[in-house]
Amino acid sequence: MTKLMLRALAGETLPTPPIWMMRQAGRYLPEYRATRAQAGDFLSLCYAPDLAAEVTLQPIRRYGFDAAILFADILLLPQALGADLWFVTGEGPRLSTITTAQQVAALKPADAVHEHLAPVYETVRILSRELPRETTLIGFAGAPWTVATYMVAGRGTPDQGPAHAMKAADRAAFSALIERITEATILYLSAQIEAGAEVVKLFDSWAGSLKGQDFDDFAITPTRRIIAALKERHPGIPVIAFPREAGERYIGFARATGADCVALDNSVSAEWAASAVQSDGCVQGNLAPRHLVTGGPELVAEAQRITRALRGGPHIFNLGHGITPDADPDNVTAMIEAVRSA
Ligand SMILES: Cc1c2[nH]c(c1CCC(=O)O)Cc1[nH]c(c(CCC(=O)O)c1C)Cc1[nH]c(c(CCC(=O)O)c1C)Cc1[nH]c(c(C)c1CCC(=O)O)C2
Repeated sequence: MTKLMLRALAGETLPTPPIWMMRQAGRYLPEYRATRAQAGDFLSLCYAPDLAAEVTLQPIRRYGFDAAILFADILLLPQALGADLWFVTGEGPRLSTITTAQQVAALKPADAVHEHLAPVYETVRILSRELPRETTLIGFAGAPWTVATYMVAGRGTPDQGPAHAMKAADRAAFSALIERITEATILYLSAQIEAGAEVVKLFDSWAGSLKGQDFDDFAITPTRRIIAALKERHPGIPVIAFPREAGERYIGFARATGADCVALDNSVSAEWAASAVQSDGCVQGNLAPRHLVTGGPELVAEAQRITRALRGGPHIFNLGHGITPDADPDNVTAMIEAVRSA
């Protein structure tokens, strides 16, 4: 029997949607915090295949989600391209910055990333052996625009100002950076698929700050190129695209990029998406993560409203963004029960 997650991605309308959560392996789980302490720090955890596989499996054991997402980070790819990367506790990622054409040219070639990322492929191989047979394994990467925003600024930024500034100052150099990330992402995701990933997801967390032609050039075009290359190499591999906060630009995004599923953030309503986005195929989403902190009847009502709104077409139940460290693990159980009894 085909896995529930793969059936939804193939466009099937199901009585109960498959369920998983962005950042389901994370700090809200005591068992994650214990394994992370064992690894020493976050990056060491990402590069220790047995421990990364262990934290990927933890939410599957606890909740029986329909999908497991590889434990890694979108910023491992810039590191593989030669950027320095470290995490500052309580603040987030830091990278060496890239702002000039010369610095873009000095990055490693795309095909050099495999050596650095080999432990990630090993995590995928372990998972494809150890996951329950009904659980789908998702591989992932950042979409080029979002990865570029971190590489240019050297950190997360509220408005992606440094990337916009480089794009305005030297569009050719910025495009070359996007190009290098695009090529490397094709190779990275392709290797994840060869190691056993059954679906891949592209996280474009900052797509919402691209407007007009920039959205076409830097959100749609690189995503379309990556998807076309992956489908040529691995016919039938399903791809989920997450152009977070794309708003009206969610309309037609699947058709424009070739994505099999579009992940919705929680700034759009499920009712709107049912007619505007789901008419093109599978959608994923979109409970606001704060409900897993606050819980109670509002959590149940929201989870059921979303499930019912998207019941008329292919749907994967998920959050609109990652679960936060202050979430209560018991609220996740309540969410799953609410979706399955909607
Ligand atoms: C922008 C981005 C990053 N990483 C990611 C994105 C795109 C999605 C999004 O918008 O959140 C994607 C990501 N990061 C992580 C995963 C693993 C799989 C999963 O979803 O469970 C995935 C898919 C682990 C992680 N990545 C990170 C953690 C927390 C690290 C820790 O344990 O201290 C985890 C579990 C760290 C991280 N990694 C990143 C930031 C900005 C931070 C710091 C913020 C934070 O601490 O939450 C970059």
